[in-house]
Amino acid sequence: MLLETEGLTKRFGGITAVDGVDFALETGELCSIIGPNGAGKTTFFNLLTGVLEPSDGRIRFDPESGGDAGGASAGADGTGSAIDITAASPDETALAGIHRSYQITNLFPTLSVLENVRVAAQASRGSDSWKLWRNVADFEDHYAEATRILERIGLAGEAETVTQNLSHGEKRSLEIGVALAGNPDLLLLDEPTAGVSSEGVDDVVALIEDVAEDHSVMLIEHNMEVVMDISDRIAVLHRGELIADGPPEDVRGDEAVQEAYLGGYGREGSEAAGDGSDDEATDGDVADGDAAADGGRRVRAGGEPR
Ligand SMILES: Nc1ncnc2c1ncn2[C@@H]1O[C@H](COP(=O)(O)OP(=O)(O)OP(=O)(O)O)[C@@H](O)[C@H]1O
Repeated sequence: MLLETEGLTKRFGGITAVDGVDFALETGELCSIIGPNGAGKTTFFNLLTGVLEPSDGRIRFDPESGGDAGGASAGADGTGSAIDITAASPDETALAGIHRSYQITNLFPTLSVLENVRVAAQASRGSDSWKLWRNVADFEDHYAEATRILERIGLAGEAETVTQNLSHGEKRSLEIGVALAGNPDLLLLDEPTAGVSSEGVDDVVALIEDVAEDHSVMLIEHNMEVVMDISDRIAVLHRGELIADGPPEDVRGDEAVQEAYLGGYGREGSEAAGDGSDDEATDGDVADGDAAADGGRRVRAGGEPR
């Protein structure tokens, strides 16, 4: 097992944002985390990456569990090479091999596209991290890696572009590139298609599928077409609790999930969400709360357009 949480809980005062979550991820899996606004998805990511410390429970990570998805391995079950990252800092979880792209853009806007990835590659290398005074020639390998990553994410032609001039979709791809620069074992992607145009979504989805070929991926995503299409597994959070966890077809048919979140999405004869309410979503986003179509702009389920 690559990652395992046991009774993972985070309380903020009277709110239990993540409530006793037992979750496991096999090496090589692409698992989407879905659920309504406020369900605890981002808090879950914050716990896994050391941004927040759990109120209760444990997190174990075993980058050595290796092998292919589903392969037998001792590891995060407390044996073998698993490490306890329950109280690890963001730096420590990154060094352990968990990297993340953020829901809110996390790039240096005035640096070039190449520099954004190069800095990330440099920052992730323990000993020479942030030794900016060293001769640039020392960092040729970082440039080489950054260039390889730009090719992979389809931005090689924009290497010298100032990042703030990229399209929104290109920025989301670059964020994935920045996360890749740390050579992660596990990549956490927080709403990578949020705010991206319909045409741009296809590029971001293709990139996620490509990256999932050689990385384990956890994805927070409100676009149900994307989620159902690319996930090996889907875990559903509702009020902090894990209410379902399984293959897309099982989760789509789960009554509790339909009620808590999907609102009719994927039911026979129903492609759109809304389930009789006034809410309407576009392009496979499920409606929840006050989500609404907005002149063709992609909207998040249960949230404001981004
Ligand atoms: N730092 C914090 N302090 C207090 N409450 C918080 C904090 N972070 C999150 N919460 C609360 O925890 C709950 C879960 O929030 P979280 O952002 O994890 O949900 P989410 O599923 O990611 O929602 P969304 O889909 O809107 O991003 C919410 O009630 C939220 O208000």
